[in-house]
Amino acid sequence: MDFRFEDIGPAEVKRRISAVEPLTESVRDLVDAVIRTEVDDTALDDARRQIDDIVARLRTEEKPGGFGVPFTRDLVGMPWGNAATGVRNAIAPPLRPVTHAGVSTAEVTLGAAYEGPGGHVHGGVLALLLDQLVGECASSGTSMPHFTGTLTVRYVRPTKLGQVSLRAEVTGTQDRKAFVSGEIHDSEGVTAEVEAIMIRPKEFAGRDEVMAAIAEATARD
Ligand SMILES: CCCCCCCCCCCCCC(=O)SCCNC(=O)CCNC(=O)[C@H](O)C(C)(C)COP(=O)(O)OP(=O)(O)OC[C@H]1O[C@@H](n2cnc3c(N)ncnc32)[C@H](O)[C@@H]1OP(=O)(O)O
Repeated sequence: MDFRFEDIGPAEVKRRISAVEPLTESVRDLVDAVIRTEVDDTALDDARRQIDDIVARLRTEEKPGGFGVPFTRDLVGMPWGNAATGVRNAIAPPLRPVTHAGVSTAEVTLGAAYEGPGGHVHGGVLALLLDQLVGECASSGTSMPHFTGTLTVRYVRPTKLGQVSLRAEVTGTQDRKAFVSGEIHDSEGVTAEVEAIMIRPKEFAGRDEVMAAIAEATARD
């Protein structure tokens, strides 16, 4: 697992997010524009050349592999490459879950980049978002990371592209397992339901063990 510590405080976390997030948002807009544009072939080729120049500039300094999940010493995670939530990831819609009293919720707009059946959201995208939300719900409730053991999605009816709401709730726990139920709504009601078994890995017995596992991974880097 690519965990590590970074010795930074909340102000530096905020500065780094505000430096990169506008770029991520522009790239997300670019993805949408490439899908929907009707400009001619010359304009497409010109756009490609300009984008290739920007990519080459960004790659002059880059990390190997993925972004990983750095943690501050206060155990604030920075999963900025995450496929559902990452502030550096233009593929992420992005989902911004909020957890309160054991219930996680999120509102997100799914545009042209998330299409499966015409005009509707891809089922894999819905599963991705539900997976993230049930993970956050199980992990935030216990302040311990939980991984997905089993995720069962029932697609009730097609989900229209546009704004959707998600909700998840822990319905029970047993040793290292948390059972989580959730759903997605579009403007006309529930479109998908999820049942998940989330599991706290055995090496994470408590906060001290999480700190020790991250410290060990940091030392290995
Ligand atoms: C720092 C705090 C905040 C952090 C916030 C972070 C937010 C994170 C948000 C992330 C969101 C993104 C989320 C993601 O994308 S998570 C990424 C997708 N998931 C994975 O990659 C998980 C891969 N699998 C594993 O790592 C292991 O198999 C796990 C850890 C799951 C279990 O391996 P472990 O060695 O621990 O298991 P055990 O053999 O001791 O069994 C223990 C119990 O569990 C039961 N069982 C076992 N497997 C399954 C299964 N597949 N379904 C149902 N039940 C299962 C088993 O019967 C037993 O029950 P019982 O017999 O005792 O009753």
